[in-house]
Amino acid sequence: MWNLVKFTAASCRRSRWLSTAIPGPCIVHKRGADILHDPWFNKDTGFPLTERDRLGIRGLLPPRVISFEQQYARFMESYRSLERNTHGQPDGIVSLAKWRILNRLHDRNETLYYRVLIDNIRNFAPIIYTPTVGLVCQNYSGLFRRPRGMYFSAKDKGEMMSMIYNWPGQQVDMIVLTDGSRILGLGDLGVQGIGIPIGKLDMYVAAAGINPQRILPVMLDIGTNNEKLLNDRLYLGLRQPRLEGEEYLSIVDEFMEAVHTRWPKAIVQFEDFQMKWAFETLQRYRKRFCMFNDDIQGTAGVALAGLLGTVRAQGRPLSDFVNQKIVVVGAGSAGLGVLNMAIQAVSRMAGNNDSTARNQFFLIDKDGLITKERTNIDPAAAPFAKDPRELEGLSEGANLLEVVKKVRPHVLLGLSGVGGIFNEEVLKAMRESDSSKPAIFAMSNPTMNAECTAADAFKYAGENIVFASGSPFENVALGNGKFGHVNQANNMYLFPGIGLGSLLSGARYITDGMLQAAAECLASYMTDEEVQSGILYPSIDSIREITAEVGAAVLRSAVSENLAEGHGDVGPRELRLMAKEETIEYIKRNMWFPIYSPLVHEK
Ligand SMILES: NC(=O)C1=CN([C@@H]2O[C@H](COP(=O)(O)OP(=O)(O)OC[C@H]3O[C@@H](n4cnc5c(N)ncnc54)[C@H](O)[C@@H]3O)[C@@H](O)[C@H]2O)C=CC1
Ligand SMILES: CC(=O)C(=O)O
Ligand SMILES: [Mg+2]
Repeated sequence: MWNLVKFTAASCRRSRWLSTAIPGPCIVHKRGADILHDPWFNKDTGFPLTERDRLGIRGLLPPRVISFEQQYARFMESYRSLERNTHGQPDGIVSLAKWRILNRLHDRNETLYYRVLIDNIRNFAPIIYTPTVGLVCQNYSGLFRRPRGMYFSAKDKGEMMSMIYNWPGQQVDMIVLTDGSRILGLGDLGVQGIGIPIGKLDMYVAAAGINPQRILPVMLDIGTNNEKLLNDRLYLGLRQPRLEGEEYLSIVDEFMEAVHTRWPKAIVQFEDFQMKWAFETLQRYRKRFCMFNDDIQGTAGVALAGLLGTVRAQGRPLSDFVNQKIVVVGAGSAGLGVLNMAIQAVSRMAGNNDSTARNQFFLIDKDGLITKERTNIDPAAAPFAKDPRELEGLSEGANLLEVVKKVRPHVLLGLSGVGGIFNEEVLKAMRESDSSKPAIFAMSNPTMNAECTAADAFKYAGENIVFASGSPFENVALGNGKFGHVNQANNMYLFPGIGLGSLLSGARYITDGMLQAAAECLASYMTDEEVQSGILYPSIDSIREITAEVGAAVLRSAVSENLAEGHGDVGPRELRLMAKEETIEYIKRNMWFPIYSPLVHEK
């Protein structure tokens, strides 16, 4: 857990006010109730008397001053009491109630909100991130109280350059952008998908220490093809079908130009775009702006780290990765991203070309095994299609069970969005795997879309497996006091570090080399003992630690590729001269940490 022991008050204060200090007797330019209504400055009952006097809020609060620690304890007590009072109610109701109490705090007092989030990340990540964020998006129109982030719609064409200046923050470092077309495994949720950029950016603050004043969640509302939403009177987005083709791209182009005109160094993370636009926009912008696609690139790195971990878990050298047979279920943006990166890793290790490296991978989509005989094959999936002449006993469209039985894979990895598709028969077939420790990755989100539950995986595939899921599950009791470890294979282990490392290096754009460095850093983070007991990823409690390391790896890679232009007072030359440990220290020093800071200068 990260607490004050790791951040001195002085360093916290520095980072807290870096962008906001205004010279003069008061640090903040607002006065009176405006301060109480600004969640960034608000301290609720925590304002000391001098600040109440000098900021014109004396009398606007009850007289007693409550310390930050007391406020923290009071919030946690309310949270626990909510847990007690909702005990036994349906999961969805409990989760939404928890989300509401956190969201109310977020709306009111950001310092306290981010502090409870950071200190309790294990308990709160499942509320502000997957799985509950999915439910929040599904119910967004009903839950909507106050706007957060920015909304650019197809109706705003021609206006975006001026709209971007409506954002009140002076500086924006990190943007998460979605068009709502593929929200987790829940499909097209239109404007309601804004919950995802908000949740991802909360993870940026918690894990990477990005200053919350410098984040911007963005929804590009280009319509929706979700009939239910189109017919819903209370739907808050454009009630029109999605724009396509050049019309669509011209909206995204306009947004990207507007953002980078106002904040040339802002990093844009594309999130939860349907596959065709995910690939197209990545191709279109990756050499022009500092951007990446989290579902394609972040997920790939996390999956690759997990795949390398499974090799180590079998007690085999990493070089044995080239011999592992891997079945990927789901040929969308995430599945194809994983395949691309894993195949590049095999090529590098084996010193052969990509086409030889592809031999050990099998790709399945909704129509079964993808082979070269597939008509209307998606061009993005085509390079991974199997040659039927090289398949014994399997043909085009073979179903998942047939493939698992025939291939006896070392790893079964799901990114299909289809809950329960790794059913009892499929999991039992994994008992015949050629691996001494087969791995099952049910990576789809949210929980109900996971390809299988953790309990089913250990029950049917055997206790000897390595298991990972995209959304969290409890460890599984196996009897005799033993537990099956549940890993969370989620891109949250990488995207914060990719964003932070890119930001602090001042990288011109984000290269494959930087992403590979991030994945390698995560892959080598765990010890052999941990990996051999089935623990492939660090505990979420240490997500700031791992993010600092990943960020440093990304930064150093940007430096080595001559892409680092520096950040703030730290120029490219200083970055180049930093040793590895110094880079990690530099990253940590720049992480924002929530603590109340004085709003007036001492007289
Ligand atoms: N754990 C993590 O970090 C991440 C998880 N995901 C999850 O992965 C899932 C897929 O995401 P995308 O690839 O972007 O979606 P997508 O919509 O681009 O792709 C889905 C793929 O699954 C295939 N599919 C559908 N039904 C199937 C079936 N019955 N059997 C086999 N394949 C089937 C489709 O043909 C398609 O190829 C989502 O649930 C998402 O939440 C995505 C990114 C990161
Ligand atoms: C985790 C994530 O990015 C997804 O499920 O789409
Ligand atoms: Mg995503």
